[in-house]
Amino acid sequence: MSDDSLPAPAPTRTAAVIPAAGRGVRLGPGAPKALRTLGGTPMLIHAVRALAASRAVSLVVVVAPPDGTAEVKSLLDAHALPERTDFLLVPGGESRQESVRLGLDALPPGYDIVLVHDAARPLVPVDTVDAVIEAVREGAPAVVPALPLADTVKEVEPAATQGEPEPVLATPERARLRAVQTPQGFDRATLIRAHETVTDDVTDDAGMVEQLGVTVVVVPGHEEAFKVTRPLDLVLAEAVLARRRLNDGF
Ligand SMILES: Nc1ccn([C@@H]2O[C@H](COP(=O)(O)OP(=O)(O)OP(=O)(O)O)[C@@H](O)[C@H]2O)c(=O)n1
Ligand SMILES: C[C@](O)(CO)[C@H](O)COP(=O)(O)O
Repeated sequence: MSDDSLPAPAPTRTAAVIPAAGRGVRLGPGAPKALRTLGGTPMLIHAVRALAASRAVSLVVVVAPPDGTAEVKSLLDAHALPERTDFLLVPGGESRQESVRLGLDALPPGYDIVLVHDAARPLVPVDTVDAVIEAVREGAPAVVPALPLADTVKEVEPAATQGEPEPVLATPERARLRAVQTPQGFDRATLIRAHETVTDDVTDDAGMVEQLGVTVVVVPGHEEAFKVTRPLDLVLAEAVLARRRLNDGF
């Protein structure tokens, strides 16, 4: 039988799960972090637009704060989003890991590649999203975008009381360290197996896949894919957004 007579392989379809159900304790009091605004628009909407900007992403599953699903639905309805992308909304859980699992449970069949992206990384460029998808398409079961570290890192013996001096145990070789970002990309079956297998609470999906003994690979991340975690991150995010708007002329 010639190759021409074989049925064409089914096209790979990519879905993105966006966990957005965290409170944002480190950011300080206020609305759930994903609903706080950046340049007047909720962080979650920025994150959804960033993922949907990839032409490869055909479904976005938003995992909302359990007491905020109605509000998130109104936000998704009220903001312009690409028409070629489908959206699903599910209530989240107590931990990031549980929220991701609830998002995975809602995934319909037919999506072989799954991205997991923090709503708290609203400014990730589409090129980073596409680079992660491309690496999974090329055969890596788990892909993380990451950056080299700017600072020297020390391993310490954590102090029993906050503020006490901490003895340094080691100085890891910085050239071998990377700071991990999202979206992380997975072969769907591998990610589901990780969530079914790993029982300890891990905030990093790639770390769960590592526990299966599956190789995770790193592709270059982007400085603007940083996570809004503490108040200063919000100041930086506003500045990055303002610069983008200036460059785009609106
Ligand atoms: N129960 C949870 C906890 C976190 N997340 C999501 O996981 C992402 C990364 O988490 P992080 O930045 O640590 O957010 P929070 O847990 O909200 O932050 P904090 O630890 O400061 O409360 C965020 O988009 C957050 O909304 C989630 O969906 N469900
Ligand atoms: C998944 C993650 O964004 C990778 O950097 C991170 O692990 C999220 O949670 P954390 O609580 O800030 O570690």
